[in-house]
Amino acid sequence: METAEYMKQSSRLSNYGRPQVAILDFGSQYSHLIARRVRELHVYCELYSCQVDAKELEEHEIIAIILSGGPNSVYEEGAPHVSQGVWDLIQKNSIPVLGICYGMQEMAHVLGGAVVPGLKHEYGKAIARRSEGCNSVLFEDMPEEFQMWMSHGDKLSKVPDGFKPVAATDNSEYVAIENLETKMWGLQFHPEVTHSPLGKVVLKNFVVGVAGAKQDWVMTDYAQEFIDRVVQQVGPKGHVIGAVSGGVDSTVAAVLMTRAIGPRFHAVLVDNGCLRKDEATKVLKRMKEDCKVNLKCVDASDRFLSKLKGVTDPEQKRKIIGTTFIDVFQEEATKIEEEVKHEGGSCDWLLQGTLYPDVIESISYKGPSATIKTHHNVGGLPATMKLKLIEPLRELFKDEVRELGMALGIDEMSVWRHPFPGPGLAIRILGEVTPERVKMLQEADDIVIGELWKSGHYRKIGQAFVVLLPVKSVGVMGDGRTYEFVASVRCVETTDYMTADFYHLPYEVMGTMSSRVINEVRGINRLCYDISSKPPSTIEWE
Ligand SMILES: Nc1ncnc2c1ncn2[C@@H]1O[C@H](COP(=O)(O)OP(=O)(O)OP(=O)(O)O)[C@@H](O)[C@H]1O
Ligand SMILES: O=c1[nH]c(=O)c2[nH+]cn([C@@H]3O[C@H](COP(=O)(O)O)[C@@H](O)[C@H]3O)c2[nH]1
Ligand SMILES: NC(=O)CC[C@H](N)C(=O)O
Ligand SMILES: [Mg+2]
Repeated sequence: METAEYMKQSSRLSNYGRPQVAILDFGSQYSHLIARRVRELHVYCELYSCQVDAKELEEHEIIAIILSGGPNSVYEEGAPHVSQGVWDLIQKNSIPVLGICYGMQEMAHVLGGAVVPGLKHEYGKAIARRSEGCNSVLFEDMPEEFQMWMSHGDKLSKVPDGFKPVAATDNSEYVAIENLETKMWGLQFHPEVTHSPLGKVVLKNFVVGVAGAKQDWVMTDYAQEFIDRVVQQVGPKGHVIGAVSGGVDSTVAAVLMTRAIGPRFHAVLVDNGCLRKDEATKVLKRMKEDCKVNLKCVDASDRFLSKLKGVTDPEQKRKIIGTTFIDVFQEEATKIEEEVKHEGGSCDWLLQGTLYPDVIESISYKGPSATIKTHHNVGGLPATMKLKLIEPLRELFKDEVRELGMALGIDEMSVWRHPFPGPGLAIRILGEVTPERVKMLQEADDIVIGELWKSGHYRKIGQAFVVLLPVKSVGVMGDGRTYEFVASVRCVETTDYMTADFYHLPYEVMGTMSSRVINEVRGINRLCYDISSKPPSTIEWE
């Protein structure tokens, strides 16, 4: 599905009547972090494409705008720019603006300053010095010198009229600029990253100090706003089908939906033949007993596995799985419709537990960022899909969803489960997916996860799994030669799944895993441990 179509289809949680900070995304890797930092201040904010229409912004009470960084250079042909309509809106409503890196360069470019390629690129830590006698509101409660994190190659060579520099580094004269009259500020550094220790203070000074935001937004507001809105959106006779895997995201989404429309919500777990060992049975039980969600399991394993036959390309696997998932949901929705037709009911909506990282990595969402892999529930959706999407968590990160899950009183087992991707073991079996390989991987995965629980490491790890490689190696068992598959264990530490490092699992635990997998799983005779971080690798292998 094309980005524009997905955006039209997917209904996100949008605040109604609540003042908000709008972040216009130029495709920086850190745009989401700006959003998080603002939410951590208990201020509501939303991300928009940098090319958002003024009309869309006008539907909300925008109290401040932040322009993110981005990979382009403002002076290049084809570089993204804020529309004239938005600049007019800013002027008309006197909205305070903060430009960060590319965002500041964009302000300078448009408002009569100049941006040029710098002779020296600055990546990493830098010491910013406030200009002499500077008492900029942005730097209130800040020392004269402070460490900030930089990532840029271009720089301002001239500030626009009406602006004055308020901080510099040894390399850049214009590291922070200010125009009090038009309420505009620009920063060459990134206050949103943790390597800018006082960045939070700068953002607070802008959002609370300058824009006057009230710090009264909390995560549970998300829940109530969603419930109120969805009741209206779906109407009194509408039914919703839910894609529910039992993972934390879809569990939280399903609990919200159940609270909103009760029995008109129909949760469906699809067994795609690539689930973990006994997964479907365990999830059905947990959802019914602990979460009070009415869940049905549809066994479509033969259908998925036959479509995956002979397919080895990771992106193709993801797309096949995405499309087949939707076919199944579409068929189930038709069945529901048949049942509720007599009372004037219909089933036009599909609930998914999509998160922000699924979206950002799949398609160029709010800004011009690169596609890393097609998440089955976003870029893998077919263009012919008739169901409209409801995705309450689309603006959130995993740790925020967990916070929301805890606030909703969902049990700890569901909230702290490691994520399991929708395409499941299909993207952990490199090369062709066959029923025999699925079985082999299910057994190995069960042993490894079991050992992590036993040794007390499960909760300290962000995600753990086994990957089956399409490579065979020679071994010796008993007195005979074996020639069997190689598998690799992957355990990562991460909070938001956007970056990750390999987990330092003690050798003894690795040793137990290795001897159990090799002895107990027929077909695997070698086990490795993956020591890559993300970036430059990703968490899943495909
Ligand atoms: N087997 C499945 N049956 C039904 N829906 C699924 C299945 N697998 C994934 N989905 C849908 O795809 C969405 C994205 O999957 P994803 O794995 O990212 O989230 P999750 O399963 O809810 O949580 P987690 O990331 O913790 O596993 C889910 O929220 C759910 O809506
Ligand atoms: O539901 C999902 N559908 C997908 O297509 C998909 N691909 C990756 N993931 C999960 O996303 C997180 C980041 O994974 P990567 O570092 O491999 O991109 C990790 O938690 C992955 O398990 C997916 N989840
Ligand atoms: N991080 C950024 O926003 C970089 C902006 C621009 N591409 C530069 O190199 O200066
Ligand atoms: Mg999952």
